[in-house]
Amino acid sequence: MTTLCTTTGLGVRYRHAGAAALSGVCLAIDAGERLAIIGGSGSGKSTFARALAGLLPAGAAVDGTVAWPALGHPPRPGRDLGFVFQDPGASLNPVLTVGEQVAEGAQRHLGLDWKRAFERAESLLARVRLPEPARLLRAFPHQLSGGQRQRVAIAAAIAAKPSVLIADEVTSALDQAVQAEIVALLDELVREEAMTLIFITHDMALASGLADRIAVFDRGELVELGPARRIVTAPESAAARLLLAAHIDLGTPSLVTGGGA
Ligand SMILES: Nc1ncnc2c1ncn2[C@@H]1O[C@H](COP(=O)(O)OP(=O)(O)OP(=O)(O)O)[C@@H](O)[C@H]1O
Repeated sequence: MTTLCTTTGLGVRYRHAGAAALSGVCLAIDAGERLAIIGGSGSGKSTFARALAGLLPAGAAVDGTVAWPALGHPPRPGRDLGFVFQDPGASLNPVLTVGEQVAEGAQRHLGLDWKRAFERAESLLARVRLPEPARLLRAFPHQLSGGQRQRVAIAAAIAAKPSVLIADEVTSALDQAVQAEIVALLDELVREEAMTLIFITHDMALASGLADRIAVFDRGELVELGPARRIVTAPESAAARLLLAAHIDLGTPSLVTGGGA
């Protein structure tokens, strides 16, 4: 198994913040794996993802190291690494058409001319299972539902064929049926495009259905790491037990359905 990314003693402190948002995180991510980053609100999940991607805000102080041995250089956002956020309304530009936003990554990073980039955008919209992709190229984000906008954001994130996809709470703003569709889409895309998936969530059910391994964060620290099935059936940390109990309280369906482990 090739190591894609390694963090050693990774810590982050935001400017003007009291406590560190992240401290001492040592984690190796394998190329091609699906890793869920799970934890309660404020546990440092997004900070970890942003630190991996080199997308921390200016003024954040970083300790430790992030290395990408398989790439040999820091990942170029949009090219080596695609990022999808919780709120597609925020990640999509309201005044650009869907086609322009999806084509942009292909044009910029793959060196396609605009005609070819739009052809690629159309095929990507079909790829993320949006109906009538040719018509959709000319639509604006506000003309789409939340689930459709998230599909567009995923298409834009993978437009330049990145080898890593970071999905940060991508289903949190969607209702449960749409959540399941988006998870199924990510599952299919990472399998077929052989991408590494880093899936951030506070939902143990979503994590266990999709991931090979789960990393549990609590108050800025990595408190547990292991195969998804083991974490769900025999959690060792109090944080994992709490997240599991939250799931059981909600009475939602079976936790271990997919995942590789
Ligand atoms: N730009 C920022 N400036 C200052 N503090 C921040 C900033 N972003 C995050 N924090 C703080 O860092 C800590 C970790 O936040 P982070 O967003 O990484 O957690 P999270 O686990 O992703 O939470 P959530 O699930 O609520 O999104 C929190 O205490 C948060 O308030």
